[in-house]
Amino acid sequence: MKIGNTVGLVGWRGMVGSVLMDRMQAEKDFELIEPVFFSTSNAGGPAPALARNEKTLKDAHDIDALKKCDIIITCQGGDYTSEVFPKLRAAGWKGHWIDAASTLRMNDDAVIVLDPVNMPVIKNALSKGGNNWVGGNCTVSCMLMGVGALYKAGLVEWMSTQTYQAASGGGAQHMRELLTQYGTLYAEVKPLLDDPKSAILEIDRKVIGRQRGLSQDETANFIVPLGGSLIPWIDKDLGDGYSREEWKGMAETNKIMGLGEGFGTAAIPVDGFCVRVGAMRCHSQALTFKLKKDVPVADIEAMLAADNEWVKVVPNNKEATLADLTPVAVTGTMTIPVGRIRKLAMGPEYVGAFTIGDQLLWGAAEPLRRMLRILLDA
Ligand SMILES: NC(=O)C1=CN([C@@H]2O[C@H](COP(=O)(O)OP(=O)(O)OC[C@H]3O[C@@H](n4cnc5c(N)ncnc54)[C@H](OP(=O)(O)O)[C@@H]3O)[C@@H](O)[C@H]2O)C=CC1
Ligand SMILES: N[C@@H](CC(=O)OP(=O)(O)O)C(=O)O
Repeated sequence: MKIGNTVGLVGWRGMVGSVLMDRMQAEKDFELIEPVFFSTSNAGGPAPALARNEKTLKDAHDIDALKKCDIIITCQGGDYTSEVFPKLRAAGWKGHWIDAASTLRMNDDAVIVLDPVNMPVIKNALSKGGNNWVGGNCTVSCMLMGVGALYKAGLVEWMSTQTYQAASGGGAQHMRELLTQYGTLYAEVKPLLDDPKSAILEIDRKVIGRQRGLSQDETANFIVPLGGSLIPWIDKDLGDGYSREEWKGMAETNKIMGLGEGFGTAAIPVDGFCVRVGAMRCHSQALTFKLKKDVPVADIEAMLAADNEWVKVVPNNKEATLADLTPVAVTGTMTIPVGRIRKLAMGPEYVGAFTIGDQLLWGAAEPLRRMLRILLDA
């Protein structure tokens, strides 16, 4: 039976939601749906200009109003999902729930959606009546958009990933805090920078003094300074030496690929460290693969390049790397560059690569709107 096109939109004015709205407009998704805009803070207020027939914001906690939707897309966050989703299902709602938050991701009845990588997993769940669709962790989604081909080909024995994650992963306030910290540090040494004869170690001493002296207000979001520094811990402390972000690497990669216990197969080990750096909205990753056999670099490059229309293999030289393999080059684009591809000194099965993705696009909004299209086309 065709799925209806009344689509509830929750969290549309947040950072992820705004990127989603932009992409939905760019891809003309609104021409295919009857949107109903919800709010947790302004029910009864005017819906955005994108609204068609329903011009008033509905209360995002009103289960009866939500129940009228065939599909709900939420970028409102995990607390909202935890509160509303169980009530909605308990009230008998059978519609499709598409969610950016991690809350439901590892539930048996939820699929982590990244269709260029796992369309068979999505189609299989859809054919069995699946109706819970959750976007993956941004780092994992961007990584698999780049190198998913190696997993699809069954070539990966294990993978180690070292991440360089942008401030945006924490949310809008984190991005603001990073920039404010940079500004504060600059202001601290501007007179010295303006004087070409000033001593660099004096500048350095003043910067570290200011960083260490940042107030609680100035580090409210990251807890410690990020501007001019880095933080090798993202998300919760699981108490076993892992950060939750690191745990997601293996758990989500395998679930997306349809591998591991839940699918009756052995999971592929994925492990490494997740690090917050002072980038704005692109997550970068240095990857080490142990492949199951020796595959020539040219074959690996060809396999990656042919996998999907967004991946772009960057030649492993300095000029191409500086031009195409930086967060600044990638921000705001759908391109997923994969570069620095070469064999490693450990042996012919060991391959290194470096990949980058805009964590608000492929890392958050894009898999959700593509899932909406899959449902509308079903
Ligand atoms: N940040 C990220 O990189 C990623 C986030 N996610 C998920 O998406 C969720 C939402 O993240 P994110 O978009 O960063 O959250 P935001 O804080 O930007 O937005 C969440 C909600 O906050 C409310 N809000 C309050 N004040 C404002 C304001 N000044 N401007 C805009 N919205 C405001 C809005 O709800 P209302 O309109 O109802 O008032 C909005 O929908 C996360 O909790 C997470 O679960 C997933 C992947 C990546
Ligand atoms: N944890 C990610 C952002 C995020 O929202 O991840 P998740 O969707 O897995 O909670 C980061 O900080 O970069």
